[in-house]
Amino acid sequence: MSGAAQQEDPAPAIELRGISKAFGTVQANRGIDLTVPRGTIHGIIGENGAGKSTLMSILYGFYRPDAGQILIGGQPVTIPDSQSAIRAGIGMVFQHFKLVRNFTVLENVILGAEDGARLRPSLARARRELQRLAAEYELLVDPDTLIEDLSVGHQQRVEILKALYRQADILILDEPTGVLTPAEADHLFRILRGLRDEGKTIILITHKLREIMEITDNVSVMRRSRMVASRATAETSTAELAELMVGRKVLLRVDKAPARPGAPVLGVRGLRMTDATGVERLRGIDLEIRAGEILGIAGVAGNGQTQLLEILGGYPEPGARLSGELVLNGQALPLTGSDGRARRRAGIGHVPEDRQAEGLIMDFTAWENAAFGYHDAPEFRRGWFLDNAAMRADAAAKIEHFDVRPPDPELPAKSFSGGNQQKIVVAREVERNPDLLLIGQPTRGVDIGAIEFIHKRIVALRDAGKAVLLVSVELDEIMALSDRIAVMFDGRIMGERRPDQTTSGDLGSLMAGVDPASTDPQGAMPPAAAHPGHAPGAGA
Ligand SMILES: Nc1ncnc2c1ncn2[C@@H]1O[C@H](COP(=O)(O)OP(=O)(O)OP(=O)(O)O)[C@@H](O)[C@H]1O
Repeated sequence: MSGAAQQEDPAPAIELRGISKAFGTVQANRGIDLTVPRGTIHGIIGENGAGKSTLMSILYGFYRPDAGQILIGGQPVTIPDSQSAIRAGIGMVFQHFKLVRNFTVLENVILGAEDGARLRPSLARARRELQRLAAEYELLVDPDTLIEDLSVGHQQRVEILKALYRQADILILDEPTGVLTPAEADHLFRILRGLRDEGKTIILITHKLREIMEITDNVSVMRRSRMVASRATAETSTAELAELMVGRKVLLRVDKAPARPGAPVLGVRGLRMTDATGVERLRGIDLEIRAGEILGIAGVAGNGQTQLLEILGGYPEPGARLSGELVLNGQALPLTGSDGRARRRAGIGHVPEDRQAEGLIMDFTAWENAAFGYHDAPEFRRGWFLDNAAMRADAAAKIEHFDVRPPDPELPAKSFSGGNQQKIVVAREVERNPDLLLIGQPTRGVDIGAIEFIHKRIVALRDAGKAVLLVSVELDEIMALSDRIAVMFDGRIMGERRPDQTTSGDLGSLMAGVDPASTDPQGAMPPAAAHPGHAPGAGA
């Protein structure tokens, strides 16, 4: 902890007093007090829907609190909008970046920070300032690259640079490592420590207790809209934090017996896919998954996993060209011309990686979403008509089983917190006991209590003799759940490992396109131009 800055200026960087906020009947924040000393990294943790994002959105001027007071550096302030937050020295890095994809890095950094009339003359100065900041904070990015050509790790650097360019003294990061490789996350933490050590104040929202223990000075715990505890990180443990968050002891590992694989459920042979722009995304995938086993696909986001899941789920990208063969339970499965509903009828459940874009219709209610894709199931029909009452009852049962909060099937999907949206999608697909479950990033943004529950459900499905294809960028999750691990790199399977016969370092090498077991590691490297937007391992 950097106590020096604190002693010189005793006023905390941030002080929240009695902050409350309701959305309709949902009380998201209730009388929240929070003190964040200057020059510290402060973790905020809590279950899905506990109210963390709401609290930070209040601090960043997205929402007005119904009650309470905000003090910045000891001075009471009102923050009616994000421009005011920026003026108060607050910067925020969102989970979903707010960058303009077809603008360059430099354009994004100066956007909104400069008066349009003065833009031209100041461009050279802005570039120099950006380059100075990038060098000083090890956030190297080319100012003239388009955002859409950057890896997610580099896009995040641009978000941080944007905040620093606006002279933020307080930086809020909402689940910043969800999209990063382990090496990128380490790099981010080095940068955050550097910022802290020069007196900046950082608030980190995360579900990963390992990160809290590694990088924060203090941590505050939210539960059901209240702040229930604050601790100096050095004086607590992951077990205590988990219990404070969830209100009970949480198993922090997956308990499972060895797999007993049966007959092949899915066969993938020579699968190739070229997208509408002519880039080959899958370059000949061969896979087999048997009944009663979990095949984990590890890899840095953007190496073809998304395309593989989409094709298997029956939703290939528009304009994609496909070739190869799919076999499900001994029957040929058409590559195209079969949509998600047909796949579901054939016994394939699908939790897409991007729940908001593909898993849910955000304006529809939870009960409509909980039946999405299964409207033709016999239990949801009464003759020719849809049986809404049956769908509502089914959704209510799933919501209760998965502890979705608030437990109200009539709310639109968009009113649930990210983790609770994810639970709705997972409940819909897993509870149908599909022969093959395709599951992408199952616990992204999900709290530890719910991770424990979702992991148990995936293992139970396997133990019931079903096949699971798990795609995750979380190596811990892949290692804990998979019976076999295939690593994807640049549209190919780089190698396959058993979890008890590999290490995160070995998998990390494969994820970067290097096979430590091969005598010709360079032979596996792709042509550099193939994936300009997804430089694997970028940022390390
Ligand atoms: N715009 C909104 N309209 C209606 N309800 C909302 C809105 N934003 C949040 N809520 C509700 O407020 C509560 C707190 O949500 P919030 O997003 O702050 O939780 P969170 O702790 O950040 O959760 P997660 O870890 O899942 O992101 C939830 O019950 C959520 O459903």
